[in-house]
Amino acid sequence: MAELKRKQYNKELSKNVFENQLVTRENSGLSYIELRLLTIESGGVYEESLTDLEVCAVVLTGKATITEGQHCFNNIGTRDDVFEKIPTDSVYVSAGKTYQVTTETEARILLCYAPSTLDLPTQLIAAADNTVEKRGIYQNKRMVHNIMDDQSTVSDKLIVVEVFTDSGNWSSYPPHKHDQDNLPVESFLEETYYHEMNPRQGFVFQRVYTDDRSLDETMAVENGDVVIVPKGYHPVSVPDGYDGYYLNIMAGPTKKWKFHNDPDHEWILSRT
Ligand SMILES: O=C(O)C[C@@H](O)[C@H](O)C(=O)CO
Repeated sequence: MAELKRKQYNKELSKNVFENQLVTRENSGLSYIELRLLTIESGGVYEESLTDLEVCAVVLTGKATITEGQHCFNNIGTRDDVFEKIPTDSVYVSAGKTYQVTTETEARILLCYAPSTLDLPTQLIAAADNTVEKRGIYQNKRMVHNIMDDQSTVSDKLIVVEVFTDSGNWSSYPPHKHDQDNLPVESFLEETYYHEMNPRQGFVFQRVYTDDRSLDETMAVENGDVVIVPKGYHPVSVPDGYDGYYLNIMAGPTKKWKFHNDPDHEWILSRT
């Protein structure tokens, strides 16, 4: 199995356009998800012709202009740091189209991809369209920004959410999985985590494991790391003194998030 944890790097793709992460079907063994993290400095232009992938371009920080055909979303993006904990703007472009991203100041863009054959409208997913959820009690509290949840009609296969986990809390917890294509009981969705920490030097732990423990990896995850979850349970714990952020991409044969909690730990949910 390919390495589940990926460190960020800085590779210049073209003038003022830098790639910091790249997960492809070829380099990950995944079938339904790809991602690319870009830092685009002032004046940089990133252009991509999509073949069999749909994309959701999330303006993580800074401001960017995203253009596809007649559509131009000018100077979008809402925050200088993800830890401002406010939703941001994103743009959806379906497979087969060509789009450009340009910036006037530095911006970081996470490109979230899934294979698709549908021709769907290019759309802005404005920050104000994100639904914000507070989940959990005790040390299991987290806040979720749904950019595109499984009810979204914008995408074909893509689900994209941001999760903020405050210092000393756990998220994606109690551990759950979604690796069986067996609806309505459970859905099969691959998942990726793009992580950041505040302050930057922090780390969180993420475990990815299956019932039979044929997969059981516990990773110390640092700022900018990506964790790939091809299957299994995937809880995250955030140490005291640091806040955690991650962006999840999920995709599979059916756009439905129907998860199954680890029965050993499900009791966590019945506390009052
Ligand atoms: O802790 C949460 O509620 C977020 C997770 O559910 C995360 O989005 C995930 O693991 C999805 O499968």
